[in-house]
Amino acid sequence: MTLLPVDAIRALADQHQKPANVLFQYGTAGFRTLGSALDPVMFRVGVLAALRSKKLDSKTIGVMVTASHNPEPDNGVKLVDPRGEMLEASWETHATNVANAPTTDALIDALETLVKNLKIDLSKPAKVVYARDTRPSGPALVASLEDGLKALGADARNAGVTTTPVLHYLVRAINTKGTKDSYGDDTEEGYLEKLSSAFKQLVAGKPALPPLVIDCANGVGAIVGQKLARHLGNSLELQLANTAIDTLGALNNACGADFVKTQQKLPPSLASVLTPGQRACSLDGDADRLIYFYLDDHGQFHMLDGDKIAALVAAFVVELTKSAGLEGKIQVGIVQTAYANGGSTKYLSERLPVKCVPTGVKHLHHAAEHYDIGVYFEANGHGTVLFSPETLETLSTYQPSTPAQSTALTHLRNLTNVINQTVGDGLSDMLLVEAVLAHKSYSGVEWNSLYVDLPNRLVKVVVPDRSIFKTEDAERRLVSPPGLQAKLDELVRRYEGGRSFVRPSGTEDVVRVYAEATVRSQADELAFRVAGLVYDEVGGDPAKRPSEFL
Ligand SMILES: CC(=O)N[C@H]1[C@@H](OP(=O)(O)O)O[C@H](CO)[C@@H](O)[C@@H]1O
Ligand SMILES: [Mg+2]
Repeated sequence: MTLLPVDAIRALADQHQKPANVLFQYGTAGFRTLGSALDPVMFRVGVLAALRSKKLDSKTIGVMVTASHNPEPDNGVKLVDPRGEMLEASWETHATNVANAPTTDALIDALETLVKNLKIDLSKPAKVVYARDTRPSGPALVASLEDGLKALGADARNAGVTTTPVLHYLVRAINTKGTKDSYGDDTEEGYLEKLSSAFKQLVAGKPALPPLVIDCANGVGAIVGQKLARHLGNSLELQLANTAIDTLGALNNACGADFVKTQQKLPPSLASVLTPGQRACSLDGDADRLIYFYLDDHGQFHMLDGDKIAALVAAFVVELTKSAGLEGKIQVGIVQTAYANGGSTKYLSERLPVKCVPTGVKHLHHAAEHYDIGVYFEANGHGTVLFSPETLETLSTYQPSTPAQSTALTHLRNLTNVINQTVGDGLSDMLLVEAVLAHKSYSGVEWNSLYVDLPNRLVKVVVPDRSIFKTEDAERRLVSPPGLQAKLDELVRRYEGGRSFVRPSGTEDVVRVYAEATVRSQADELAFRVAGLVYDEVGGDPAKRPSEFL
């Protein structure tokens, strides 16, 4: 029986000791905190990734080092499962336990317990692929990760600096290499080639779209976006903006998808770049989110968020399945969270099955797998489209009976390749949107008019202990603290088109309040009233009460 290489682990773990008094948690986005605090976590994640690979018969596991849209000094790390999906939930707990072992001895104990409980066969080789975004703390953190991989003798591949979706793609491509389910060539080039050639076929014969401005958030999207631009040639002209990856402090600063979505305004850096009517979009710091926008003739800003992307894409997919003669054989469904704009939920549920799930991509992804074609997007622009294995089989074997059916079928097949089905992917989603716009001859204006967004407001509330907030009904109602939901209901009732919910954030030490209403001023007022109610109910310090809370 092969044993854990305890001496190797001990020697290396001693170089990455965990400070007392810090607690790490593997949350919705993996481990995420200040980059300077992550060294011991990275080492332990390296060890865990190797163990997970051994547990899964030497399938390749992915590790991504990024803190996405968060400020530049933050960093984070998450594990990617063999099909390119998020880490299985039960391992989130194992990861948290291992990360918090206080000493090297405790760490070794925790690892031995894990190996024993999960019956991990240590004689199996471990295979891991890893990558990082452009954060300055990345190289040192990757070195700590490599020590963890080395401690277990893992066969490790460094995919360098690339986007989160590329890393997810690589994991799936490596694990399906040479099989009938091959996901593509297992390189970044393979990814770019797969996406761009599907896109070119989708838009062949359509009038060329005007150039698209991409706000790269001064992050890794700038690097991969530039390579994608070369692959696209003149099928789509990309005008990359916010590409200052080497400028300290620039990442996600007053730009990027999260800025645009939360501030509901244009990144100031684009004011001189964008012409009225021109389409533009923002990626986030690791390029897995996408938000579109444009300025109208009056210079007024209009945002097309994840909900608008879902509406555009779902309608197109439904249209193609009908044209292909597959209506009734393939069911298209939508997955949203409570943050989806009420306008979008109304519009979509009048046309398609819509399911609401708790926040976090893994919930959306799993729910979307239950449809033949599942379209899922968080309002913040993170999402994708999933085709079930049966649907992929139908698309590859179906015999169309007319030329029109045949054309629609070819488009559907190309969609399965332009879409990164492992995870939300800003660049892949951008190509998807552009393909639909080309087919429909839509500008941002027509797309935006599919439905009207209800004015809404998101507010953060700092509370002494956010763990007392418990929810039900896909986070739309509070069950704890007791009595608070009834007070909330009472407030909401006074606002026309009012809707509001309160939930603890899974990534920040705050409680989030969302509110919408028919009129902007009412949405704001409702949000700040609910925020004030929450603050006071749980004993927030009156001296520190934010002045905008009502
Ligand atoms: C309102 C909002 O945008 N919440 C985000 C945010 O989660 P919170 O649990 O709300 O902190 O980060 C998650 C990870 O990126 C993302 O999945 C989610 O949509
Ligand atoms: Mg991201």
